[in-house]
Amino acid sequence: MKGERPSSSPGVKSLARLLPFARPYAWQFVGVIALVIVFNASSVMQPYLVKIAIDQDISSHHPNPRGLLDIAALYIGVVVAGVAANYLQITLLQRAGQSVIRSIRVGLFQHIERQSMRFFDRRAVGALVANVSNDTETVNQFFTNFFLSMIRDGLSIIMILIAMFRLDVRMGLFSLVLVPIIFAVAAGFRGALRRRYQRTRTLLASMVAFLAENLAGMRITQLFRQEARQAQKFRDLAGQHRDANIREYFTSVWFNRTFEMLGNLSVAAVVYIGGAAVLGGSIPFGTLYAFIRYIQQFFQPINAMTQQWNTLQSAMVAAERIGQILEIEPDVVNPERPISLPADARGRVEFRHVTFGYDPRHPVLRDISFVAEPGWFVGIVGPTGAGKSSLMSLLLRFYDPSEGDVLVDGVPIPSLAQDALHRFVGIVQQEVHLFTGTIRDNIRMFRSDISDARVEEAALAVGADRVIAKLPDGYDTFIYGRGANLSMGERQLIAFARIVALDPRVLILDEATANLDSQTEQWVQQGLRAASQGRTTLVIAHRLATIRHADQILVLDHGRIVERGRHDELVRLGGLYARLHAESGVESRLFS
Ligand SMILES: Nc1ncnc2c1ncn2[C@@H]1O[C@H](COP(=O)(O)OP(=O)(O)OP(=O)(O)O)[C@@H](O)[C@H]1O
Repeated sequence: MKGERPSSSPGVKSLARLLPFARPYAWQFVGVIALVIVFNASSVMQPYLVKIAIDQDISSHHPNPRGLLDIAALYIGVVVAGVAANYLQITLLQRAGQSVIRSIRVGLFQHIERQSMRFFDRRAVGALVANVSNDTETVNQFFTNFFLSMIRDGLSIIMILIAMFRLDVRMGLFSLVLVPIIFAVAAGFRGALRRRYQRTRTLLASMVAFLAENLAGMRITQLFRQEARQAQKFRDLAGQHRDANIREYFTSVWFNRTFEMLGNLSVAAVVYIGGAAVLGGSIPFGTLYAFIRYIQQFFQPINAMTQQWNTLQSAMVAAERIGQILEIEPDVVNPERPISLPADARGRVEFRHVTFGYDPRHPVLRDISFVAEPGWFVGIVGPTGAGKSSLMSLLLRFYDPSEGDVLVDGVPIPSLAQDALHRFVGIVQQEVHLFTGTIRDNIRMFRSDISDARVEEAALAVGADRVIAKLPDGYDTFIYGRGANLSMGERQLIAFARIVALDPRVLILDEATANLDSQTEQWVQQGLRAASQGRTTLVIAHRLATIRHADQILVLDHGRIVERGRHDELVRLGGLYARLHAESGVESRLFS
């Protein structure tokens, strides 16, 4: 993975920054630690109990069948306690880990929701989806696997060592020497395994990419008779993947066998050293038995801990990516003390000497000034790239201009709370976005304060009821995949109904450029007129018919308003509008 560097502090810092998300679950993590201690104690006690049985009760000098029974009962109790503690610990940790991840996901999503449009301009949606879904999952591994391993396996090693030292210091020292050796072997193999694994994954990804490209382009391959060449390339890739897979497999076999062998060698050493001690009478036989079990128990936690190295690395990279997003403050922020619009605000829109550029060094709007009086229907036209959509984005405050002011009813829009602004200024875009849910949900935009009756009134007003009536479940028809089951014109009508139900004073309309059949076109035009009734409407028009009767038409070119007036005035003026009007013919598209 790119940029993986576990020792670098940014990764550690990023993980630390996510800790507050875990704070509410701190007690659950404490509970996990307590349960881990019980579980580990159970594992450490088991060999010890057998040692007692061997040395005290089975010993030929004073056999004690009653004592054996007690030990057996205690042994069962210890095992059951261990299993119970383990079960509870897993459940609790999974709950805590998943809750942390949910908090991070929700926090991240809300943070992304607060961002202004500039943020989305710079990022691919796919990357953000990966951040919210996969990166959080990887961080979860840190809160569950890594955390658990450090506590459980770390404690396990310490407890086993303590038990050994208590039994016999010399044998304890011998085991202590083993720890770094086992660690070094495990870590070395883990590193090699990880490299091999990554290589296999990369080659698999290349193979899948090659397949996807070639299957999609099979017609071209066949037309140009490239089958043999492509097959040879695929054979090479598949061969590399095979080799990498075999190497990965062998490394893992080597690792497991080496580890096993190391374990058995240690047992042999304990048998040799301890056996001599038993013969010499310095330790009882039960102690030797316990040592052999402890040595065997020793390897598993060390192996598990080295495995966590990879988890930590991936988690740090993921946390860094999440952190980078959480660090970004939105460009457009809510005012600290927002001004409320008067209750009788009527929807006057004013741009005063507005200049704006996505990159401030390259303005796409220059010195824009105009007024739309309440209830006006204003047409905005201009060649593609003239800045029409940008102008509307400023009115919605998706961006702030670098110079000048945008005002509604005399109030500069940065002084308004964003939600107040968006209740006041609504938009219907070319590309209508419908959410998963029913038609009714989509019209009321999931707002419970909009009644069913209002939803239906709104649909009726814009003529969407005709379309909805034809759908299988009417208003309760479910919308799939952003409205794939509806035509473009139908989606436009739903969007008009949505805006009428929302009832903003100012309406921005980006007229759809798509070709609609003449019947639907007529419905959409009627819907548009109905939606604009009684509110100030600014429409980015692509058809002349739409703005013929506009109160004002603004003609934009290269980010400036080059002409303004009513249709007849502009035609008389004989400028850009008149020229394009003459060229385009009355019913055809305007400029774009
Ligand atoms: N998100 C963005 N980031 C950077 N530049 C942008 C962005 N959106 C638009 N632009 C640029 O700003 C300029 C104006 O674009 P805008 O979309 O406002 O024009 P338009 O008149 O609405 O065009 P169209 O009729 O094609 O929709 C163009 O040069 C465009 O490339």
